[in-house]
Amino acid sequence: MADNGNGSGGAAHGVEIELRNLTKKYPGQAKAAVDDVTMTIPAGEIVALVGPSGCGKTTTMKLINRLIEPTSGEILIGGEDARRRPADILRRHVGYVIQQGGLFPHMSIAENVSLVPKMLKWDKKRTAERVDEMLELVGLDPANYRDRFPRQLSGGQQQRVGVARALAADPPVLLMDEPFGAVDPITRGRLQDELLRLQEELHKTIVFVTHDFDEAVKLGDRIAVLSEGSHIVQYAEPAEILARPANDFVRGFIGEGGAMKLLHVTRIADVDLGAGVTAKATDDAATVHSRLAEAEEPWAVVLDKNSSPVQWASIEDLDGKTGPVSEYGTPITTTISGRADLQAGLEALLGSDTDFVPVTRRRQYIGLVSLNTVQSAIQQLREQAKQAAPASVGEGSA
Ligand SMILES: Nc1ncnc2c1ncn2[C@@H]1O[C@H](COP(=O)(O)OP(=O)(O)OP(=O)(O)O)[C@@H](O)[C@H]1O
Repeated sequence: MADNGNGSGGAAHGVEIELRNLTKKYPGQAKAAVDDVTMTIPAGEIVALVGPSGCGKTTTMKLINRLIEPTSGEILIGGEDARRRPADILRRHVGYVIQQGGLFPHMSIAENVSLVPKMLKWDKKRTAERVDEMLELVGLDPANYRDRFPRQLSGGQQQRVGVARALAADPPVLLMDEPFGAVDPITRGRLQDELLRLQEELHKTIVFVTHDFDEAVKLGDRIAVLSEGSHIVQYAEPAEILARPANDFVRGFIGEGGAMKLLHVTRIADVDLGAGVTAKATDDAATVHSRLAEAEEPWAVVLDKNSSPVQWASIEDLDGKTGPVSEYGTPITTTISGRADLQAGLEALLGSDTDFVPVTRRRQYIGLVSLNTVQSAIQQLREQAKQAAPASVGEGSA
């Protein structure tokens, strides 16, 4: 397992987590809270666990963290048996964030963030530097916040401190149990964006429990939909679950507007875009006209010398004309980045007075998006999901 001392250089990247036939039966309970669960959480990914209240999500997290011991089964973290590691070493490798940050109210922010470093007996200077570094990482000015107490912070700020605390010892694994459940929707959206930004930098393995399917879609590289006993009903990438829910139980979680959510998880650059007819600004109008006629296309996209789309030139406008095509073009007012999702593409189309919107990558033209593009992309996603379906269901524990 990666064992990076303080993480002040490169942060420790995530490691794989493997649950093998994991079972937890609480004393006096007839049913197991976690019942023979087998799943692999790939290194460096965010896996969202969603499922109804009481289905065993928190118990699963506490098992990974060894806050509770399994009745049977194994947990491997970075290929090593978690049970064979002393609890304090494990704690250093697994950060834990709970609702409202789970901060100790009588401790200052700095004391809260330094809990694990202190447990690991870091010296004062290193600990203080790490606290400031972590507060900065989560967007809180250390000078302003380190000596405050949790009650003097907003819910969202407390949540950030919770993340800072979990990351203090640079663990490869982060467990987040409904961390954003108690904040308002706007703050929640912001915290989600920040987590994604952090993850781009840190590449931790993150297990994220949520009740909110939309949150799971936004954050999860994969989603595990769980039923009672933490049984895995479906475990797949968000697009696959949305395109092809395994059964009505999963459909119930997706809720209304599954197709719209599907648009949300698909990047425009990843679908088949129309190529369109393109022309250089200096191309001759008559030549472009004949290319349009041959391709049976009504419009050409005129590109500048950097290959950025700048004008539309219609077949009618070019009829009988000569000279540079740019003299007959009308400015392109709407373009969209290939990094945007299909929903943004659809919105751009609806707001545009053309039936096509040029798509760019680093400002350069890569194709056209149209209503047809969106429709066939959805069809294609459905087809792909159909082919991949058998692999998406829980590994032997569904
Ligand atoms: N300490 C305990 N002793 C006995 N039973 C428990 C204990 N903790 C949890 N349970 C039971 O185990 C089951 C799973 O609980 P768990 O908290 O893991 O569910 P959850 O999916 O996290 O629920 P929620 O979404 O409501 O937080 C529930 O039936 C719960 O009542």
